[in-house]
Amino acid sequence: MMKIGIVGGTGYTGAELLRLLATHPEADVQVITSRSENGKAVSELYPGLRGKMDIAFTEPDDEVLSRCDLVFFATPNGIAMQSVPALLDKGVKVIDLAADFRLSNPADWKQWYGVDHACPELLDEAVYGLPEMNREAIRQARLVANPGCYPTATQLGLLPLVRNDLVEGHVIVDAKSGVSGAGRGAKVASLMCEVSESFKAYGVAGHRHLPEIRQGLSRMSARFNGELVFVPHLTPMIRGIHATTYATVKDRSVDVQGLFEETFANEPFVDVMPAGSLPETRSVKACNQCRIAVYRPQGGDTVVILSVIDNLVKGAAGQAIQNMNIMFGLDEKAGLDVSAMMP
Ligand SMILES: NC(=O)C1=CN([C@@H]2O[C@H](COP(=O)(O)OP(=O)(O)OC[C@H]3O[C@@H](n4cnc5c(N)ncnc54)[C@H](OP(=O)(O)O)[C@@H]3O)[C@@H](O)[C@H]2O)C=CC1
Ligand SMILES: CC(=O)N[C@@H](CCC(=O)OP(=O)(O)O)C(=O)O
Repeated sequence: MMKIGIVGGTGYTGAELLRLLATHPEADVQVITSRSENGKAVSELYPGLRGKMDIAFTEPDDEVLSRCDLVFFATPNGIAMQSVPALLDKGVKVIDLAADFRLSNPADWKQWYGVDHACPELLDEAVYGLPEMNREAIRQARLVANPGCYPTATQLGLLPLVRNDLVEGHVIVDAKSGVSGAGRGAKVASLMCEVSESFKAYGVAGHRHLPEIRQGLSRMSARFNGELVFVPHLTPMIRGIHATTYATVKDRSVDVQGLFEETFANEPFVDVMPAGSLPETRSVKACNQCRIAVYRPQGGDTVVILSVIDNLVKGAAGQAIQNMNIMFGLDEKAGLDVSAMMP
């Protein structure tokens, strides 16, 4: 069994890691940290895990964490980078669910996250944890930067077109997220009275996922140089992301449905739906799937891609476990072979 540590066990992504790891055949969660719930049994905070997770929250302590094989950071941005160099030195592998190691240019990190990076020397080594793009590098990695939720849905939707240099001009991403995307620590802005029966855009002038998506697209193809417009929206639902992406194709004769099906044919967690489908966020609720439908309305040169994920699963904890499985040579689906909840 692998010894697992989780820093940040009281947030939504930490809770989701616990839920999924509780039934993972190879993972033994030995350390779970929380400063606010230090000493409390996990099963007391999460009765759903009674009988399945028999440990208590402890204060974060790098010395204790260094006895693990793998540590997940499910903490706010800027926390993991304080501990990662010491953990790597002790031979511990790390998956960071936050953004600390996602952008390879430290100047981009400073611009979008507002502080200097604590260990810029590790940015080149960190592997961006989108398995559909980087599976072989993840296999060799000791440090994986788990992608953001919007970037996961967006990049998977664009991968077949960008990798094949089929996109011309700018790309528009119109994305909507459930409220859990803001984390459990979010205050007034995510209260039911503030979000229910309402719908709004945010981050229109520039959201921190913009440079992450742009970096990902340029890695799919060095020739991609189109302008990227990314507008996130907050929707009154708990989980889920729905990204609607518009791109212009250079060649109208391309069979986009066939191209998407072929690209993801062997991917366990990407489902290209039959032509004419309308993927719903509830079709991925609590599971690690990304479901995609692709259209070329009226046979024109605009391709419309609809991609849905659960922000807490394929957008965070599920993808992190998928990366863990790859890093440790396990069955990629271990602990993740669950279907969506209905309704
Ligand atoms: N929510 C989502 O859909 C997604 C989130 N992410 C990223 O995952 C990370 C976690 O998100 P989420 O679970 O929503 O966040 P939450 O705000 O819900 O939880 C944060 C967790 O981190 C702990 N924490 C906070 N500050 C520190 C600190 N200084 N040292 C150690 N632990 C700390 C908190 O516990 P305590 O204060 O008790 O120690 C808590 O358990 C974030 O970086 C987020 O951006 C990524 C993709 C999607
Ligand atoms: C609805 C909502 O607020 N979503 C979050 C993004 C989710 C997330 O946590 O992404 P990172 O891991 O990159 O921080 C936001 O827009 O800030």
